[in-house]
Amino acid sequence: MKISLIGYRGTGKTTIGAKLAEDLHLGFIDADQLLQERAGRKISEIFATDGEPVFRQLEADLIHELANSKESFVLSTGGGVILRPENRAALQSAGPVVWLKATPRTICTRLKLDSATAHQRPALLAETKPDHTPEEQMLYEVTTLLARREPFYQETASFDVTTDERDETQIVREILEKLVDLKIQSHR
Ligand SMILES: Nc1ncnc2c1ncn2[C@@H]1O[C@H](COP(=O)(O)OP(=O)(O)O)[C@@H](O)[C@H]1O
Ligand SMILES: O=C(O)C1=C[C@@H](OP(=O)(O)O)[C@@H](O)[C@H](O)C1
Ligand SMILES: [Mg+2]
Repeated sequence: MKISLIGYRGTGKTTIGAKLAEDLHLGFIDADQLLQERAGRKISEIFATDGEPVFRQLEADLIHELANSKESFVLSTGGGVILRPENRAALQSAGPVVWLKATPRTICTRLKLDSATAHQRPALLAETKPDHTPEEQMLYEVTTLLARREPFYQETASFDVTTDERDETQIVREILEKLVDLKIQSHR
């Protein structure tokens, strides 16, 4: 069984996944980190050199492999994993799927503070607004993509957890409570 974390960039999938795994005494895999290790390149380099479709194929192959492995672990995914129907199905078949939510403002604040952002996280929208400041452009990208992706997160998730103005401990506690509820419901 895998417990997968999905959600937009900066909602805390990598951070919360590691803590959740620790609390549950389970292994932890961050799909993006494993993909980068195997490729020997940062995701931003893969995007820049080969383009997004090549990254999405590497991502889909890895999700397929991980979802079908026999091990139990917590799996943090990349924000765009829900774009492909085969990824959504693979994650659902592997176990509970937790959707971490945050508002566009929270996401932008976190990404601005995150040192990994500049090196690792490629810009995802080709469309740029010439009259926008970098901050406005980022908020525009996050708001636009979040609206587009929300139905897919919703469709894939077993439940969601809001992360705005909450620390790791509170978020992990709510995930654990909801996992228990899910188990109780499945036994009814
Ligand atoms: N609940 C939280 N409150 C404040 N900052 C957070 C929280 N969760 C994550 N962060 C910070 O936000 C940034 C992005 O987190 P990360 O776990 O990499 O998100 P994701 O994997 O979803 O992109 C990191 O700098 C992280 O420390
Ligand atoms: O939202 C996306 O499409 C992406 C999110 C990133 O992962 P995080 O959500 O961990 O930042 C990473 O997979 C890649 O840059 C694409
Ligand atoms: Mg991550």
